[in-house]
Formats: sequence, structure tokens, C-alpha cells
Amino acid sequence: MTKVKICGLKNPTDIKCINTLSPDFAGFVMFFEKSHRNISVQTAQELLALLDKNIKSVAVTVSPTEEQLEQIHTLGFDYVQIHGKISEKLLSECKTPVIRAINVSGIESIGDIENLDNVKGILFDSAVPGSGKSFDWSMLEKLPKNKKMLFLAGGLTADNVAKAVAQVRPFAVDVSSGVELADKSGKDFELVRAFIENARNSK
Ligand SMILES: O=C(O)c1ccccc1N[C@@H]1O[C@H](COP(=O)(O)O)[C@@H](O)[C@H]1O
Repeated sequence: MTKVKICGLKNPTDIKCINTLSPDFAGFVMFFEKSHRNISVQTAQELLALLDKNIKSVAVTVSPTEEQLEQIHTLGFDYVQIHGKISEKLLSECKTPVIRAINVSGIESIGDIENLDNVKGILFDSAVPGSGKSFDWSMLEKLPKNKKMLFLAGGLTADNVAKAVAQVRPFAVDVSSGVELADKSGKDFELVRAFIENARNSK
């Protein structure tokens, strides 16, 4: 069954929704103030304490520094999702298991990270992360097979997720914008419920 990651959680109501609906992964945007989903270290600590321990927690970052990666490790996240730039040294030394996010146009460079043991997953996203924009999934057909978890993200919704799963066969699907309340104050329970159901029931 395809696994589900719900991203951009930012308040206790979101956590209540997630604990009730039980996706496999829960994402928290950190150290990226440009995002309206960004949360502080203190909020992350509070929300992690409320999160059901059966749901894997993911700190979502863009070009994190060594100090930020250390803070994420100290907070006890299960994974760190890394968008943007990071040196090979920092990536290979990261103590928290990594989900490396790459823009679909960077598919050719996947070989660089394939051999790193601490990189457990590769997440394919559209050009602007968290923008709700999709991309041509057929670009993933030329993807070399490897042992990492493959996450598909970018513009997924309850309406298109079944088609995405059927075409790409990812390990997990990942959504943020597509399950957000209209005023962007948090997640919409019904949209999250429908997304998880459609992803998991997809053939
Ligand atoms: O959600 C954000 O604001 C964000 C900020 C910085 C890096 C990643 C971010 N979100 C990630 O973007 C993808 C797709 O999101 P969407 O469904 O298209 O909105 C997902 O992996 C989020 O974790």
C-alpha cells in the first residue's frame, strides 16, 4: 500500500487531525521563514510531543546549516527532508536519516546521493517546493531503480493522487497545499481524510 506524508503541520489542531487519520509521515517546515508553514524550534518541540509515535516525524528544510541539522537531531525527528543545497560532507555526516528532495530537472544527478547510507529516501518535487504546483510525472519513468524510498510530491490533491500512484508507483505520496484550509491557517480534516483514502485505495 502506498504510504502517505502530510506536510506543513503547524498547530495542535493539525496534530489532532493527523493523529486521528494516521498518515505514515508528518512534515514540519523549519528554518525557512519565507514559508507561511514555518514553525519555531519551540513549536516543533510542542507539536512533536503531541504527535502519535506511530507516525514518523519529518523536519522539512531548505539548504540547512550544520547547526540547524544538529538542532533537528536534538529535537528527535525521525527524518530530515532536505531541499536546496547541501555539501556532500554535511549530507554524509547528518545524524538524522535524510530524505533528499530534488527538483525533477535534477533527475540526472541522482547518482551522487545513491550511495550514501544515511540518505534513506529521495523526494521528487516541482521547481518551487510547497507551491502546490505539479509536474510531468512521465519524467520519472526514466528513473534508475535503487533501494531508496521514493516520495512523490508537488501539487498532489485528493483528486489526482490515485492517478499519480498508478503512473509513478512511488513508495509514498506527499502533500501540503492540496490539503490546506482556504485561509491557510492549517490542514482541512476532510481534504486530509480524502487524500489518505484515495492514495491508499489506489490500484
Ligand atoms: O511547504 C512549504 O512551505 C515548504 C517549504 C520549503 C520546502 C518544502 C516545503 N514543502 C514541501 O513541498 C512539497 C510539495 O508541497 P505541495 O503539496 O506542492 O504544497 C512537499 O514535499 C512539502 O514537504
